[in-house]
Amino acid sequence: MQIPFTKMHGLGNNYIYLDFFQHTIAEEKLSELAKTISNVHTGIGSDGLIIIHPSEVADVGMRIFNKDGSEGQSCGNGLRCTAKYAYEQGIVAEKQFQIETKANKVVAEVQVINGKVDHVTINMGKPHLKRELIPMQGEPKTKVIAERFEIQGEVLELTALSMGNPHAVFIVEQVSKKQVSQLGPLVEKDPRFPQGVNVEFIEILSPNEINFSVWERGSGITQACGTGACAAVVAGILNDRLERNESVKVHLPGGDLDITWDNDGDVWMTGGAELIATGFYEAAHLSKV
Ligand SMILES: N[C@@H](CCC[C@H](N)C(=O)O)C(=O)O
Repeated sequence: MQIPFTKMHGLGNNYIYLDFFQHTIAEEKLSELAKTISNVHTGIGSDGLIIIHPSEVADVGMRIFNKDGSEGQSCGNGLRCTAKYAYEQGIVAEKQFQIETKANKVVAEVQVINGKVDHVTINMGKPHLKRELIPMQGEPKTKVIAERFEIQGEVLELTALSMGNPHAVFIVEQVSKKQVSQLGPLVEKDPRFPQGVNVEFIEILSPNEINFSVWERGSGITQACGTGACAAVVAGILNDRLERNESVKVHLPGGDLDITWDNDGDVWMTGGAELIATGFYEAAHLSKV
């Protein structure tokens, strides 16, 4: 069987997208498919798999599977690409529409240039700050802001929150690749986070600008993480280092995002979405995992 796919990226955070409006795959195959298709040597190569599907509660639905086959609850870069796909394929007719994820329902608005979606703005909803909602071990109703976090002899300051998916944000003097690759996998699997965690290191450049690097739960180092950028800005504001209700420029390895945490509590994300390729994946590979 051949599976039609589209590969897209948001700031280098690249996924294989399957359009379930056209062609569906059995539920029990999805995790395995995510692993096989993401493999850079024997698959197409990607940070994971995203399913665009009909929704009963929104105009379109999106599910995200990481490279290791685990399912995440949301994906900021995936949402912008899903919005681009849904608009350009005529799944939606309006420029503003709703997308359902496992975490919540968000509102997307596409900016179109010459018939193609260039930028997408998404109201990502409200962050969850209580420990029980991240989830993270400890007193369930408390928040995790600038908390001492010791790992492998290193003492860091942790701010943790959920953007529908869990994030551990560390504000550091200088973001270093070594720190991300060494501490990222340890924090991701730390038992204090019972469902694992996405790990972000950020450097504050000004009240409206940060540098950002990420180790993603289930996928490792990626060029960008949209929910991570939202979490990073919320964390910076909670630590009184960034401005609330103003746009913060986030420099990610793959490019820039503009993030605002407004006074109503909603987090807004604006950034690009790009088509890479379309084609057919040979499903015979599935049995060779
Ligand atoms: N790259 C994404 C997040 C994908 C899911 C994440 N790894 C998780 O398991 O929560 C983004 O752009 O937000």
